[in-house]
Amino acid sequence: MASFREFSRTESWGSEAWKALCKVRETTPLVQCITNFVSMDIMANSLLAAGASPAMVHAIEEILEFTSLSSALCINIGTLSPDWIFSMKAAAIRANECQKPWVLDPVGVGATRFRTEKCIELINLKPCVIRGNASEIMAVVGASIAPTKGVDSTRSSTDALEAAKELARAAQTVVAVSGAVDLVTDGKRVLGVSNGVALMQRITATGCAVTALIAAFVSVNPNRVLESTAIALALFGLAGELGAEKASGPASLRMHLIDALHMLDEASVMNRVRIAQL
Ligand SMILES: Nc1ncnc2c1ncn2[C@@H]1O[C@H](COP(=O)(O)OP(=O)(O)OP(=O)(O)O)[C@@H](O)[C@H]1O
Ligand SMILES: Cc1ncsc1CCO
Ligand SMILES: [Mg+2]
Repeated sequence: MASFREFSRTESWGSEAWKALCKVRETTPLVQCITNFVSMDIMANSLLAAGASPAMVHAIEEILEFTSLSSALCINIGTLSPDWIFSMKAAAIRANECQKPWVLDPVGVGATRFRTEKCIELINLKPCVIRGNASEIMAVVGASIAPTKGVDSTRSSTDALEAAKELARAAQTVVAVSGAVDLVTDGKRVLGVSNGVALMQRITATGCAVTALIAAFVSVNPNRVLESTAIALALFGLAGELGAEKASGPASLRMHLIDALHMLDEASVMNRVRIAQL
């Protein structure tokens, strides 16, 4: 893998990230989330803290109207059940018809046949971004030699880079693998994001929350899907770093991370966003 030489040259990424955050704050994109029961609270609060507007809407009767109104859609299969699949697919199709970006979080894919099958069916509906942990991304492409045990990763993001590229090319989408260094690829280019703290893995659904932020950031810059995905990961990671300065464990980190996301200012974004083209 290429070196992380550009991590020190943060200026242009910092300024693009700050502009993107200002755009989210100014335009408050409405992000429809069809997500798991565990993540609903942290996802909605993370979207609000970043300046977006969350709505957890999943009844099939509401999809046609609501997805048309939304700026972006986030679909997460964490607590999958057969009746929700209809809503997920209908919303994905509606988002495509309305040219709204939709992103997929393949939580726990590979753990059971049902989950894997439904996840592949959703990928066939063309999400513009798929964000998962390393085990999940490897399971999607069937490349896993250490199958997904549950919702947490057993692999590092760098283990999953080749799988991520393969998936990005096959599904013609952007794939993000979260981890110590988040990797974002469209199958050709690879961006690395080195913001974040390891303790974020000890708070449930931080990955789910950042996937929803990706939806918000892509919606305000739809022609820069790869870059917007990296920026959302960097800002969430930076909020984790700032929050960790005040936290004493996972529960207080959750609170301080959300506060830090709300308080992000130009100086910290300009100086501390760490994105590099690898
Ligand atoms: N070792 C690490 N160091 C720094 N940041 C990390 C590390 N591991 C994960 N993160 C960050 O934590 C967040 C969640 O990533 P993670 O890979 O844990 O997602 P996930 O497994 O899908 O989580 P969940 O399913 O609980 O939502 C991301 O913003 C990621 O960048
Ligand atoms: C713990 C858990 N179980 C299903 S979804 C979820 C949230 C983290 O992915
Ligand atoms: Mg996850």
